[in-house]
Amino acid sequence: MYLLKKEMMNVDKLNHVNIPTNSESILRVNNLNVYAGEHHILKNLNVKIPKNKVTVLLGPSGCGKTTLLKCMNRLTDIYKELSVSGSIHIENDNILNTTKNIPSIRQKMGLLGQRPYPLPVSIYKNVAYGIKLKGVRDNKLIDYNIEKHLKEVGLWDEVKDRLHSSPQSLSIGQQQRLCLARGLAVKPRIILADEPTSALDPISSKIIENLFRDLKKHYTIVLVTHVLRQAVRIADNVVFMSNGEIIEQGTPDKLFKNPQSSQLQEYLVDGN
Ligand SMILES: Nc1ncnc2c1ncn2[C@@H]1O[C@H](COP(=O)(O)OP(=O)(O)OP(=O)(O)O)[C@@H](O)[C@H]1O
Repeated sequence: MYLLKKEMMNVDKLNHVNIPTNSESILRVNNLNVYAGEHHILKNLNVKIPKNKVTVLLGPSGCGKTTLLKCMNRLTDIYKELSVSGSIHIENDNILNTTKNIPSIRQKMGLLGQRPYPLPVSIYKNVAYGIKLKGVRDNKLIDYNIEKHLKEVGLWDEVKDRLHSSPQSLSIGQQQRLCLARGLAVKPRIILADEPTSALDPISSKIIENLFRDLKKHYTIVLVTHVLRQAVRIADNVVFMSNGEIIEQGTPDKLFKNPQSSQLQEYLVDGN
């Protein structure tokens, strides 16, 4: 028995979606290699991210989860010491192809970090920023979309009477949902979330998890987490990495109930 009994019951109870082998993938990573000098950080990764599902990247600290996420929206560009090769296709575009327009690639991916970074302007202007990035100028349309995206993240009722206040007046969990609303306003196809609940209390974390369950109807979610229980609760697809390699990938049922590799077996017992 690799997972705690309670967590195993969750895997059964949640009746995770079984991803058919021909399930449509929105993002395809092929032969991805990342080096920092001599250090081979990502070793020939091949991954398919299924559309409208939550894919969880799991693995011990330093195994390369964040680097993989950074490759997906070309944030690796800002680290001159990193060299990246291979391909990452979103639909038919290879996002590693340097002739592509980087801002438009990034707009397809909403990024949610470990801590919320609201802009130093009002709650209203934070979401308006995302909407204006899409070229919307009409004030009524901006108002409409602000309400829509704040409702999408379950924040509207909590902030509708203080839209022009600073986001600093919000709790960290609320700020994280505000940042998510700002990201959704850019109309991404994929949400890349790097341990988005690590700075949140358990209740705020559950709110984000529940949101992801709803949002996957319209978006594809790639989530890095260290919390095994969180992976059990929300993953439809799990990619387990160790030392820069993908060791196993598949449904939570397959990986958590019947891990094949010694690395995953150990990880499920130790949780790190
Ligand atoms: N810009 C960089 N320059 C040099 N080494 C880097 C760089 N970025 C990442 N690394 C190294 O690559 C490895 C993978 O790092 P990464 O942050 O992707 O791991 P991770 O699995 O996300 O870890 P954690 O779970 O602790 O956040 C680490 O050894 C890290 O030190």
